[in-house]
Amino acid sequence: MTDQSLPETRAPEADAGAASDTSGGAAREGISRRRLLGTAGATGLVLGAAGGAAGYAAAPAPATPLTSLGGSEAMFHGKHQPGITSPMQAVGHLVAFDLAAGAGRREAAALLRRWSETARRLMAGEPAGSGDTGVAGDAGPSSLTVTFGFGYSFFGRTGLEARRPAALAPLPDFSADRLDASRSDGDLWVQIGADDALVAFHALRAIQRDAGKAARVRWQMNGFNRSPGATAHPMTTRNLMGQIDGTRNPKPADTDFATKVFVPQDGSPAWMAHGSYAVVRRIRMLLDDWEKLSVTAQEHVIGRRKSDGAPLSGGGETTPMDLEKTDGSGKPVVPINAHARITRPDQNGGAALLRRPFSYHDGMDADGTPDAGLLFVCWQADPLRGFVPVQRKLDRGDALSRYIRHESSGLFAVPGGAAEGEYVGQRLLEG
Ligand SMILES: C=CC1=C(C)c2cc3[nH]c(cc4nc(cc5[nH]c(cc1n2)c(C)c5CCC(=O)O)C(CCC(=O)O)=C4C)c(C)c3C=C
Ligand SMILES: [Fe+2]
Repeated sequence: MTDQSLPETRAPEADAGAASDTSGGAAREGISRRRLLGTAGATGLVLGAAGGAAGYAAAPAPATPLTSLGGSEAMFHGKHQPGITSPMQAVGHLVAFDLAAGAGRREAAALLRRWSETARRLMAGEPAGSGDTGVAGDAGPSSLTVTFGFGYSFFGRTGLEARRPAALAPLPDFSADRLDASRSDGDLWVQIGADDALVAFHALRAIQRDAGKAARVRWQMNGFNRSPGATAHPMTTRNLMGQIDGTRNPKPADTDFATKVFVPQDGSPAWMAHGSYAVVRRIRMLLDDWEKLSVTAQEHVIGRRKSDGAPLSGGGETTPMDLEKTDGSGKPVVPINAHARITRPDQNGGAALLRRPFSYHDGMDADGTPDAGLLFVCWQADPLRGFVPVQRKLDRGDALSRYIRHESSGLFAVPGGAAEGEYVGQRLLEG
């Protein structure tokens, strides 16, 4: 397999010289520029569309006119699957499937082959195939990514227990968990992200239709992020509590980024080389309680300023947090149980993870409380060196825990990217 970690950027002639992408990360993340489809295509509008909701996985890119959104294309083939280091998109669908009764390894292999071909086509802005619904007919690829993962139960269903990664062992129970089993886990997991809602829905529907009789939807969650170009300048996105969220994510340019996020080439099991593990948690925000707090109180819960995300010890968003700094009475200015203090790798034996969430809002409960929060998705080379130690710490005494509730959970092995002509998971299913 050739190293496809640096896919060629597709820059149409009309865009040459116009793409003022200062991120330097677009090609690295597998994002290319693509001529806009339809009437907007010829005017050189495709400028830095990879900016996405900057602040999580990608370096900021220049602010872009919304009209360029459709032209941005992420690469399906590559060393890693798309949707991990790709810039966060405006719309997301997370879906878990269970294999149907009687479906085993053969049916699963055929399904992954179908899904991979559909994902490849749609990410390139092509129709899904002969039965295309036409929903995204006039849109460009809009940074669509489709990412596939395997849950613990998949291996039992397909007789592949011997190949189940040790890292996929069920997550431990946490005392604050209030998990709904029907919205947790699953044999297969698909993450869809796009900067256009119709493009994302179109992909979701194609993936559901491809499942045919082989698998059925176990649960589905729909999320969103800020749309690229919505702010005057690229900035880290905000969550539904209003906080700037994503500042201290590992950056692809960090020397140890790959070690933290991806299974190494010679990692175990071999079929997971260049893959990653996704922890998915539906975390409800108790917004009625949160919004009653003063801004100062909210800032003490997190340990950072609400306006600009700067640490309470001073400076700007990216200024290192001074954990030792005290106020006049000798109290730490960043409270001991502040969320951004206790989640730091240096407070957790080096544990690190790449957060790439979507916000969600599923309406109101009967009692009038909003069902809204974070579809927390984090990526790591090993959950025991990422999510688990950090969540253990949070479970013991995070100031934020009074204002959130973990309602569902999943852990998925996401294999490396498919080479040209391969499908995702082929090395597991045919190796
Ligand atoms: C187990 C891991 C984590 C969960 C669950 C989690 C939930 C959660 N976080 C916020 C808001 C913020 N988190 C911030 C930082 C931060 N959070 C985690 C981990 C989990 N968060 C880490 C590893 C970090 C970075 C720590 C560091 O390296 O310094 C911040 C501060 C800004 C930032 O760095 O992103 C905010 C804000 C919410 C609302 C939430 C659940 C709903
Ligand atoms: Fe956090």
